Amino acid sequence: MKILVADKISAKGVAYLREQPGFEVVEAYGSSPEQVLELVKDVHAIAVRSETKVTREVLEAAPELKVVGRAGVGVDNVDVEAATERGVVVMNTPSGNTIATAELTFAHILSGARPVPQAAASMKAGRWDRKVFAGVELFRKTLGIIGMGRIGGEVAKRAQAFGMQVVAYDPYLAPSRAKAMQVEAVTLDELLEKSDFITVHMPLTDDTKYMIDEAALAKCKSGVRLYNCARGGIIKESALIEALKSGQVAGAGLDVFEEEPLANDSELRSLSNVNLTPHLGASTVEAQAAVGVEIAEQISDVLSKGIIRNAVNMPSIDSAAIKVLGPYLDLGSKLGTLVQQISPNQISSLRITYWGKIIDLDANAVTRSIQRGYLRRISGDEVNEVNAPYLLKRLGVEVEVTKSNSDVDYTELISVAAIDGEGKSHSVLGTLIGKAQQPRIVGINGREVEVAAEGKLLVLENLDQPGMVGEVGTLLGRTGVNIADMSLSRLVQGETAYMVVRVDSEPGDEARTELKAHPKIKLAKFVQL
Ligand SMILES: NC(=O)C1=CN([C@@H]2O[C@H](COP(=O)(O)OP(=O)(O)OC[C@H]3O[C@@H](n4cnc5c(N)ncnc54)[C@H](O)[C@@H]3O)[C@@H](O)[C@H]2O)C=CC1
Ligand SMILES: O=C(O)CCC(=O)C(=O)O
Repeated sequence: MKILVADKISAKGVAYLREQPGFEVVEAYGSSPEQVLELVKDVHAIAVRSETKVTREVLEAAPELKVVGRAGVGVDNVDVEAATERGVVVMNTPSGNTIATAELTFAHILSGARPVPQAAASMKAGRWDRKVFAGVELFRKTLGIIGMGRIGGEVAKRAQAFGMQVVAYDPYLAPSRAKAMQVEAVTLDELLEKSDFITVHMPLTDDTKYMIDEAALAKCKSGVRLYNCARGGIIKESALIEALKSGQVAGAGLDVFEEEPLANDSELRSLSNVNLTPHLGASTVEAQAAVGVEIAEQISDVLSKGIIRNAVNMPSIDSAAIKVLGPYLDLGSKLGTLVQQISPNQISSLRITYWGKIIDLDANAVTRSIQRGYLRRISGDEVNEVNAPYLLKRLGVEVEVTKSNSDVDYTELISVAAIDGEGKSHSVLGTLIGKAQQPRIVGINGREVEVAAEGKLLVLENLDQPGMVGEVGTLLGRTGVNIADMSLSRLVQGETAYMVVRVDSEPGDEARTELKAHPKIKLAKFVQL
């Protein structure tokens, strides 16, 4: 078995791989994309940090490849979708560099409060400037943490030790975890308005990209200090540069950038009130030893024993079982994604009920698939069937599973209900239809509907009055959205009805605003399966 160590991981990790019988290890750091294409042609595993990009092209050039091991958290340098398509396991080491990154964040927070880097540079330049380098204290200031996962949680503890008030915005943070961490859970706007210092700790996803833009910065206190040791692009660099120049942001600390390496001529390099580090969050002796050894062990376990840990793209079931379970896993994942999109962000439990043949199969794998589907839009590429139960538990979400023998109208039926903090249930029902076992949604919030579980859906709850279908159709048509399929349902004539509309394209801002403002429409949710 040939393993390419494409980025520098710890010597202990490389040594571990070399010691395994039958393993041949090639170390090649700093290779160009063309060299990588050549190097991977006969390898079974690739170990990377963040420098080497494992693109679709690289994966296609590696017919023997079984596993890509990322010594770190973010797998944004790996084309996970392409790897999944090719059956390549992508795994990471989720917690080995948590402390290192939390500590670097704190180094940035302190350097933003007290201009140590600037004062040190001035001393080295032969000066003795005592007046220009005054700072501010952290004591009794408010730190806003956006993203209260592993790293956010460790940053909170350190801030509390400095006597800071900590407020947190994380739409998926359960009130119980906020309480245990002694942080005040607030909305994003409240956090922006209250905080003297703000730090972000979540993956870059469609939801988090440019979360801190011009509008968000305008809501902050004048003189706020901002930090990003998570992923470039969460804070919009062009907006930050303008705010640093105007003084709206007094100081910033960045470890990650929209483009890495940061361009030589980036304006960020010339601003005196921003401290930059070249993606050093995980660069401590301890973190690198931990993630290097962890990834080496994980790669070895996959190649020698078929044991998969911390995979971000593979269910931990064998290929024979996958064949039978495939349609159920697909249905489960879609129901999970759907229920998450029609429920409030904070829920206390997921109630899953199975009826029919699935009871005799491995419902556990389907449960994991539902959990993964639920987390898909929350945890991005890092969630899979293996880590989904753990991630949900960390969010404080209980999962209850019931297998029922009672009679139902379908051969197979799966119900997934998200229960919110007030005990209100938001539920979806799904089944498999025909020989091809196509996934189908047959119920939403207690209403019978009938729509293929795929693509883009508009879920509407409207007053049951004449002309509603026409109004919605006209509105969508006027804004260029074509309807592919539609299902209508109501319980009592004249009260409220459900409309599930499958559309060919995502409704734009105009259509969404009009639907939300429509006096006869109580709920309008666009969901993507
Ligand atoms: N600078 C560096 O060298 C390093 C950077 N990182 C990056 O730091 C980030 C955080 O890592 P961990 O704490 O380990 O991840 P985590 O998965 O433990 O925490 C992420 C948190 O973000 C929250 N979140 C998701 N969407 C959100 C949204 N729209 N708004 C607010 N919160 C949201 C999740 O609920 C979760 O609590 C990752 O992007 C990771 O890649 C991690 C290690 C080193
Ligand atoms: O390997 C590194 O130095 C980067 C670490 C990182 O960004 C991560 O683990 O997400």
